[in-house]
Amino acid sequence: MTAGIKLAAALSGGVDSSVAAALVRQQGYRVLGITLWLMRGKGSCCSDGMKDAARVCEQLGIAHHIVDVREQFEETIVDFLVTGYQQGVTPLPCSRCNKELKFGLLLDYARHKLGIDRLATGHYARNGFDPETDRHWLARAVDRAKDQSYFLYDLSQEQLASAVFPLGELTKDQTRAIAAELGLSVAHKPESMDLCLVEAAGSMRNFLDNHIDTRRGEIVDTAGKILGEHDGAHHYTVGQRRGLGVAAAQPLYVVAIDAANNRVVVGGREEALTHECIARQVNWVSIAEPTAPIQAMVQVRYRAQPVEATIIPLPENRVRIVFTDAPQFAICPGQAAVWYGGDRVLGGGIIA
Ligand SMILES: Nc1ncnc2c1ncn2[C@@H]1O[C@H](COP(=O)(O)OP(=O)(O)OP(=O)(O)O)[C@@H](O)[C@H]1O
Repeated sequence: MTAGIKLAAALSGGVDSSVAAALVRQQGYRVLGITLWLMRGKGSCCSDGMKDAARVCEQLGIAHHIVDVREQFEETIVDFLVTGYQQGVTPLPCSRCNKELKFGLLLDYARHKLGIDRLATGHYARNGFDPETDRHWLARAVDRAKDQSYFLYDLSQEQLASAVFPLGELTKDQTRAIAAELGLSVAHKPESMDLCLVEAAGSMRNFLDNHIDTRRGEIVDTAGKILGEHDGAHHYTVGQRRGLGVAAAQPLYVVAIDAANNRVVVGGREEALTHECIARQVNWVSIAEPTAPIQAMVQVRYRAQPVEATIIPLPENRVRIVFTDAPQFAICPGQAAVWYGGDRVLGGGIIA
């Protein structure tokens, strides 16, 4: 089935994508490696990453291409992240990077420059085609601790049709064992712990401070009473408890960022609870947009526990999500809500 089919492997220089490339090669695809040059710096995806990726390609005996997308990364990811924080939301850059850069620019490059339209990545997720629904589906990886389906919810049907996820059935331990067995130079490379651009800057705070002028402002309660002063609203995220510097009888959490007034709004835990929210820019994945409400398990952050909800389709590509089991704590505008039926990603959107 796969013999002779040309495929590009997206290589970051990390162990996951290296093993993914090795596996598709074993499966009989004609593989070449592509690395996106995203930014300067020491992050695993940049200069070191490019060298490591080149070395792995040499070991696997496949060609390696580097595509310089630094400008597009700046426009599509860095500006998006900075603008989001300036507007008081917490954006989700990884999902955008998957859609616009990896399954966008990289896949376009493979298609138009190299005549290849399959793309393998080291994401932990599974996909396939269901003739009954006539749709490409996306599902959680077998290794729940590594599952990255949340970050892939925004892929179009066409992008999913091109995607190959060789690690979907493996655990991370099995991936490492394969890397060691094959003697890949990156077998013992440590895991990246954070967003690539945050690693490059040292911390999210440093990254944001490099791009956003710090303006002091007020910390207020939900009734508008001034409780203290903050050192830049972009340093705060909804749900945050530590580092508020406000003395109070009960624990206080950030419940909203009021960017227009440069205020951080804090409240008790119950004030950070939400019974429902709206998601916009919705992408339906494993099922077509339903005409009536559906029940699903929703995840409102990457590491959040999925919870029961009713998803009510609305006009203009939006849905209302009603949490049917219990209200949710610290729903963060800008993050994705992704709803599942069993292991399958039914759809997702950006929390408004
Ligand atoms: N700079 C890049 N160029 C090409 N592909 C990339 C790049 N960065 C990431 N990818 C692809 O996206 C996948 C997921 O990226 P992520 O940053 O989550 O990496 P990861 O899970 O740490 O994997 P790895 O161990 O391969 O770095 C990678 O496995 C790889 O296929």
